[in-house]
Amino acid sequence: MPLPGPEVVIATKNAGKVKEFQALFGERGIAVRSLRDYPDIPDIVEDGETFAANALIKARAVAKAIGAPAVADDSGLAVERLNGAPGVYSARYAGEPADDAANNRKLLAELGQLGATAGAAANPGGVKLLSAAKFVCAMAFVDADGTVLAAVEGECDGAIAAEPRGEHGFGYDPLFYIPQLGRTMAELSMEEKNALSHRGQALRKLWQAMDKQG
Ligand SMILES: O=P(O)(O)OP(=O)(O)OP(=O)(O)OC[C@H]1O[C@@H](n2cnc3c(O)ncnc32)[C@H](O)[C@@H]1O
Ligand SMILES: [Mg+2]
Repeated sequence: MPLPGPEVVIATKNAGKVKEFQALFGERGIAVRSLRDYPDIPDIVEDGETFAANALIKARAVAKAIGAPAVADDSGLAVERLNGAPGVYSARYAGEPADDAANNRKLLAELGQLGATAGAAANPGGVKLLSAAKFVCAMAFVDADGTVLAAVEGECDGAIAAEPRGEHGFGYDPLFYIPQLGRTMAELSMEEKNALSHRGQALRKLWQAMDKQG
């Protein structure tokens, strides 16, 4: 089966994801290209009902457009006290066009309405937490003809903090608190984030799947 690289194309426009993929694939000496290098590929409609379905939609659209294998990442935040929302709607939670700051404000507004905090007992740092939550990342690697070469999912458990902290990362990272570390995802270096994030987990599973298939 075609292993990715010396170069791999990731079906994403998200600059934060691209940086993380560059660091992760860089560990294997593989260079990363993204939709930012292919501005002529039209916007892809992510209308799947699951992260996995959307990852496949993006990977197949790009593989077809470039005539080569492609990897895609569909990810988001599932908040316990919001019954798993924003989930597959994470990017457009506060409407379109997608806006990280607006999404974070909406998340705090929705959770603020629920009042009481949860999970404080499991939080040695004493940070006010609003709900348990997890990041989910579905990743698909498809051949030029759309055949699925590997499809995996990674998760990262945490909680939603009442106030944003940290300048690193992107998206919901400033509100995603990791109790064991006493820091938000946005307070981690990229290396620290990749070591435990949903994306890092998914990519390591993808490599395992491909290494096994040889
Ligand atoms: O579809 P592409 O082009 O890959 O880029 P996107 O930003 O639209 O990505 P998704 O459709 O997968 O939507 C993911 C949403 O979840 C957020 N998200 C995903 N991974 C994240 C992470 O590691 N840290 C913080 N937020 C994340 C991200 O900010 C988006 O709002
Ligand atoms: Mg998207």
